[in-house]
Amino acid sequence: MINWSSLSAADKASALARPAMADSAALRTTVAEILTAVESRGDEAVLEYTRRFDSAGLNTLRLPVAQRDELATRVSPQVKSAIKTAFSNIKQFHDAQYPQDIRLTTTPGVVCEQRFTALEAVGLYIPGGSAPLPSTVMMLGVPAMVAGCKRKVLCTPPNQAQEIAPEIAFAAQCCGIEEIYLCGGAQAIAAMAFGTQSIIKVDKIFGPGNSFVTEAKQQVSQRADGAAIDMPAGPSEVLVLADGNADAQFVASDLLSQAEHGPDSQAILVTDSAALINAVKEAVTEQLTHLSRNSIAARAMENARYILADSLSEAISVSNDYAPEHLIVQCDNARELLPELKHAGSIFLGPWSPESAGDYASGTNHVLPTYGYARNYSSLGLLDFMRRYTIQELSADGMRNLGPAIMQLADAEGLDAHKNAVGYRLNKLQQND
Ligand SMILES: NC(=O)c1ccc[n+]([C@@H]2O[C@H](COP(=O)([O-])OP(=O)(O)OC[C@H]3O[C@@H](n4cnc5c(N)ncnc54)[C@H](O)[C@@H]3O)[C@@H](O)[C@H]2O)c1
Ligand SMILES: N[C@H](CO)Cc1c[nH]c[nH+]1
Ligand SMILES: [Zn+2]
Repeated sequence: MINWSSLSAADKASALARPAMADSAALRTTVAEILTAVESRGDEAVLEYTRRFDSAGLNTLRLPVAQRDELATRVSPQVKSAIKTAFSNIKQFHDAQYPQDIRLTTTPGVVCEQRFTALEAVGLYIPGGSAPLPSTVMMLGVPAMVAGCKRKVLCTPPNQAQEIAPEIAFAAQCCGIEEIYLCGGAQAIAAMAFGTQSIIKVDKIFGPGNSFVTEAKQQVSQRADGAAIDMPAGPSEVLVLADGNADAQFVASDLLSQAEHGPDSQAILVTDSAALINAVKEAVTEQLTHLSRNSIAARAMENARYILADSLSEAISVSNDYAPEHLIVQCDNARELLPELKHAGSIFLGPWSPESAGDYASGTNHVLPTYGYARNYSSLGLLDFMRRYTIQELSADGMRNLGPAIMQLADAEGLDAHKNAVGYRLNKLQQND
């Protein structure tokens, strides 16, 4: 248990530090080598890396639509029904985000417009190393579908049978994703960013992944001939903000549900109740024994923090400093605290809102900024799959009304050609008047 008010500023910073990233210099080099290989040798390099890391016997990258559909038939009716429930909620929430165009007359005769258009080709990365994630297919596929993106390219690592999980195939079918490639890691990101013989380059790449995927996304986004990316994201994290009335079993299960993602996941409890911390620790120990991925979760819980604050407002400021990907608020008056909760990717209010709800089926998107980026990045939404652009149209009256101000400004900046572009028009209007 960490007694927050007794810590120095330096100790507070180290208590909230994220788990160390993999050796970043080595990681950068490994990923750069993979990107270069894919750029120069295309499919051949993608296949080579995929055979090495994921599926030894693979000899073709494309998963035909007929095979997607055959795999989808293997999903049980119960799981299909759950995927459909989640799909419907995620679609409703993203449909509601559809933006309104704007058309405004700023000065008589001067019309300004803002319009939205779907990105044409999007790359959807679905992690597959440690667990196949059909939920992530929906979190990326549904907004791409609602936005109206023409090409939806899905890349995911194949298993040893040179296939993907049937649940991923079914979720892809629900989202109308027909271009599926059997590759993962940095090689899949490179293929989508630069293009290969069989994978045509995309405009923007979305999705979570391990450190190789994340580093590859960063590198391709920094190149003019690469692709845009959704957001920088790292290992998953959760912070539970609780008061003394929180249910210790609920809190423990929320911490563990994030911990089971990977040994580098981070789980933090901040509360003003020492009794709750003790009860949660006991519940974590007990619940861990029943988890199928208990060794992964146990390793992540070695980095867990149990922070005791002097008051709820101190607890809130700890959460704001940390800027968690997920913030679960298990306090009596959870909703009333909202105005004070400044930085979080997604907020879960009250005892009946576990992170699992947002991870799978409530409708919100589970692709969220980690590593403190919740301070300056948003959770994934429909607008990330669109581009906004503006239009303007001046009538002759608009030119008469606004022209003199434009000429003054061009004069002030010493840009004669700009001034002339207005001056010639005003002269012509004067001749015609
Ligand atoms: N932030 C979010 O929204 C969110 C959502 C879901 C999952 N996640 C995270 O995504 C991650 C998924 O990771 P994963 O590993 O299970 O799957 P993954 O698909 O991201 O990575 C698997 C790939 O890693 C590559 N790889 C493995 N070892 C390598 C090596 N030594 N050198 C080069 N490449 C190598 C391989 O190409 C393999 O295909 C987890 O950390 C999870 O927490 C985050
Ligand atoms: N918690 C993950 C995002 O950090 C999303 C996820 C997928 N499946 C289960 N959970
Ligand atoms: Zn999760």
